[in-house]
Amino acid sequence: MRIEFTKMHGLGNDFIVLDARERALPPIDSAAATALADRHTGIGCDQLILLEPSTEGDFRMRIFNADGSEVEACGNATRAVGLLHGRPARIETLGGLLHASPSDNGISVEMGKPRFDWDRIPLAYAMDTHSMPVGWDELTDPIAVNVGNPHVIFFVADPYAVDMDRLGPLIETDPLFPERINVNVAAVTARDAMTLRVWERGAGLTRACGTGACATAIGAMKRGLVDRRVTVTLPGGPLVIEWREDSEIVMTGPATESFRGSFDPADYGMPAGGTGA
Ligand SMILES: N[C@H](CCC[C@H](N)C(=O)O)C(=O)O
Repeated sequence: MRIEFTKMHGLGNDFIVLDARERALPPIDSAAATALADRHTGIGCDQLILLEPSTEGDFRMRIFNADGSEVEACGNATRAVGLLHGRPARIETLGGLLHASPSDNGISVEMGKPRFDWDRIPLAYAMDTHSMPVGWDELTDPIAVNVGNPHVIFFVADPYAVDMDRLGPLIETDPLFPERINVNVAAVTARDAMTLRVWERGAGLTRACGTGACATAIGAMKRGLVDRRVTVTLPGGPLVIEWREDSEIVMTGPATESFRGSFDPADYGMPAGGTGA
């Protein structure tokens, strides 16, 4: 039995979407996710997205990073599955129930409310997450925000001058972050504009990170650097982030279906039959 997939991306953050809402799939585990994500042997993606039936919402979205880790949130993928659904959707995730809906500028997603307490990021010990007394070389004085998944944000003059290939993994795996961390380096260019690069937990440097854009925008708003609606421009393009008065984060941006295909699960170490994991 071959398994069908849809290749999608959000500003170049690319995904393989497997749809088990109507028909069970063989168990998807971290090994299968890693094999499918491998750009050398597989179809290649940053995250594997698995859609399943849900009792809480219209469907459940599970997110596996390229290293196989299953995580709580993925902003770009949430817009992608919102596009696939074609109408407003209530999406159950490990990070909470999200609402995605088509809008004039792509797909808008209510990403939930940010969390700032050290044990909600989480950090390994108590610390002021608003201005953290820690640093890695030129990256100092970060702010930490959880938007369903954990992010640390550094404000710098030029994000493209930062050696993310060296500092990204160093910070991602620092013992200060017991669940690891997504690493954001951003520059504020106006009261309503920022540029951002993200080293993603479990995926590395990506062309865009929706939750990174949300966390970075909120961090800048908390520090009074930008207004409550800001355009965050990543290497793959812009996202508009608004922090509503009710504390809900709203992210709006494009989502794209690239192509559809199928693969033989045996090629990826997956059993042929069985039900979803
Ligand atoms: N690497 C992230 C998950 C994917 C986030 C990113 N692709 C997005 O669009 O939000 C994590 O481990 O929390």
